[in-house]
Amino acid sequence: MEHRKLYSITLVLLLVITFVAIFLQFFLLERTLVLRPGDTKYVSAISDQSNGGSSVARVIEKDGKWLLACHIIASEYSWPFCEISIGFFQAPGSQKGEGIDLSTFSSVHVKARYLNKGHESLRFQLRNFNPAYGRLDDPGTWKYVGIEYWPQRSPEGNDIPLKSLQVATWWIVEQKLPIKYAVPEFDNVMMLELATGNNIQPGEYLIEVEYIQFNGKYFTNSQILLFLISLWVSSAACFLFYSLRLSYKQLSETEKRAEDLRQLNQLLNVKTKELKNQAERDPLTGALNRAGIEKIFTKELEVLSLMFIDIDHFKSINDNYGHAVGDEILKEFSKLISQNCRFTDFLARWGGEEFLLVCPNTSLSDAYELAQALRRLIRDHQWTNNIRLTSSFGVAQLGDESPTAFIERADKALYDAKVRGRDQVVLSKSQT
Ligand SMILES: Nc1nc2c(ncn2[C@@H]2O[C@H](COP(=O)(O)OP(=O)(O)OP(=O)(O)O)[C@@H](O)[C@H]2O)c(=O)[nH]1
Repeated sequence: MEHRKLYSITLVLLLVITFVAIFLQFFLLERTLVLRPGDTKYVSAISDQSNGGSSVARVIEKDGKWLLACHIIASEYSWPFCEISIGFFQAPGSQKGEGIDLSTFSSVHVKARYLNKGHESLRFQLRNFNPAYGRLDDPGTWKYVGIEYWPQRSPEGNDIPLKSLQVATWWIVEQKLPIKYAVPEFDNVMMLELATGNNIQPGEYLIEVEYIQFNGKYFTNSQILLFLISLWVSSAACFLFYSLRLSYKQLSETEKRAEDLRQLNQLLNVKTKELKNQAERDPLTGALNRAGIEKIFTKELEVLSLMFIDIDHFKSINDNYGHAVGDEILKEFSKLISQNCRFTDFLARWGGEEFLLVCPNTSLSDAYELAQALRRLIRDHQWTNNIRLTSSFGVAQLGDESPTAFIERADKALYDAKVRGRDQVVLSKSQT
């Protein structure tokens, strides 16, 4: 898929997920936990007798409500109380110190009241167990997180925000806990307690509890935020990684294409050279052709000699041995001369069995010596089919003349060599 398209789709998807998550969190993912007679087990009545007091508490279910009958009796224990307790840790599967997680709830609605009194307070408290400082077998070490309130003021029940609950100071003092543990915790609530208030006076009390309802979300706002941040960050990381990989791939492809072009260019250069070479060379012998040799004369050379070389009676070789043998002789002839002159000399096939050897920086006498040497070499060479071969030379040195006139002069000398009986070197009179 195209990079930009993928980017756009990912962005749209992320935005959709973000909006959906926020919408669900604030409008739909509501969660409640209702504790009421009939549905809720492990309900019991507790009094200060467990702490050495004398008060008596008893709980019964009546008309779909809990009724806590409480007789507060003054005793040596300074803080007499009765309470209705709902245990979460007794539930099947919760035997290992596991209570319930109420941390995603934001408030609790408590519908409870005194039936026979009008001005007494109630204490709502949650008991959270944390193995970092508490002991499972000692409920006294389970954190007291609660609030005291006056139920009569709201006949329809009281909404208590969980953030208004506080850890009991006396409990922190008793446990001698580090400050970091002095904050409310609701992630492992072992018990819920609804108890008489701190200043309860001796007497008979009847407390009615209709229901206790926790309200909240399936997820906390922080969890949703963390989820969304993780989603965006991981998507950005994936996209970055993908982009880098793509760039690397494109770079490799570009480099490969550049390398291909370089090689193609090299090949073209070679081919161009080959073609240029072919244009300036005779295909049979490999010697320069006329176009190739003409370039030599464009260079500024002070001393330049040349010799016209012509195989004697070449026609008879063709006639006697055939054209193919004639070709072989021409190739061999060209090779023999090339191998026995200087590498700075230029050999050209002027036409037919006629060759031109251009010798830069060579005096007429040196050119003459060379011509004689080549003539003898040709005469003494072992040619194919034991053919006897001789050649004639016309040698000239460049004077104050045009290249055409210079070549014509050498040609004339060659003509003279032929006329004089062949197999010889004739010098052209110098042109000054
Ligand atoms: N095999 C072959 N023969 C060629 C080629 N080019 C020219 N010839 C032949 O070379 C011969 C040249 O003959 P002439 O010009 O009469 O000269 P010649 O026989 O060498 O006699 P002189 O030069 O007077 O000694 C002709 O028969 C051409 O056909 C070639 O490329 N291959």
